[in-house]
Amino acid sequence: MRGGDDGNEDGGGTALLDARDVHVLRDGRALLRDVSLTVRPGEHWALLGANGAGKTTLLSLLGARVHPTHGTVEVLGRRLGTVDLRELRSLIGHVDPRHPLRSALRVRDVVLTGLTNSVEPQPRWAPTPEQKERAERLMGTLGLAGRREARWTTLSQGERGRVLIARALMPEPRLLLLDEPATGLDLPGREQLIEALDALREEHPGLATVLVTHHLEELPPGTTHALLLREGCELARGPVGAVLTDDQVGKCFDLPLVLGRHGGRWSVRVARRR
Ligand SMILES: Nc1ncnc2c1ncn2[C@@H]1O[C@H](COP(=O)(O)OP(=O)(O)OP(=O)(O)O)[C@@H](O)[C@H]1O
Repeated sequence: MRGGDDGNEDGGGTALLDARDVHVLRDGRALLRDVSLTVRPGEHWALLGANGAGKTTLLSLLGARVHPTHGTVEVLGRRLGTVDLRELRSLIGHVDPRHPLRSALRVRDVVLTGLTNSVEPQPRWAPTPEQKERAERLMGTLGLAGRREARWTTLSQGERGRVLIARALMPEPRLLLLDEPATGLDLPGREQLIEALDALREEHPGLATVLVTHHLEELPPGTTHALLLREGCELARGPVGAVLTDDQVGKCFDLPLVLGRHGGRWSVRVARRR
């Protein structure tokens, strides 16, 4: 599916992200080929594909971490290659599960480092009362109110993930990128994360998100659009109802699949061979 034919490109609202005909080549190999994606305020995209399909590579482009080899990427109206990537990055919430914090900071202080865009608190920097209040609100939305004084080193993986989402949201980004946020979570951890993401979407209706995952079960009910990647190419892109079909998701993972949807959540199983 190409730009303009998915019912998304000409919709209302200014695009927060606009990637067109993007290719990424590394060591002579195409990691992405001819991929396009437009994300508007209030849209919540799922980026799905098997291991090695190119999901993280695409998220790195959208997060202004790398340049495309061919094609164009506009983030918040600014084209990669013509502006300082660091400045652009500060406008995007990028939740990286490999956050390199090693010290025993308290949850509330980790959340506040989102404002200085640093791993550790900056010396001589102090938050304003409004910033502290925002941190409290976000911790509440993400189910961390009771853990605000807990130390980073003692947190469960699920708690860490939710702290990093609150941290990424501190500078009030219009765009939040999430790379496999449910990886390694147990069932309660995954469900808390999904609930928190949906609460976030309701509280911030203008926020757009792009979430990378292998698993349809991890998609929050508020997911509006999906892009399926296979071997660096896009298989389908558009509203979830049109994209998440047995046939298309089956091609994406190279398996005969049967999808289900209950209470807004997706399930998937391999179709029985006759
Ligand atoms: N810097 C690089 N140089 C060469 N190849 C790379 C580089 N980064 C990633 N790759 C390769 O590009 C392909 C796509 O990688 P990417 O991490 O984007 O996939 P993915 O869909 O996120 O995979 P996974 O689900 O396993 O995380 C993989 O085959 C990977 O080995």
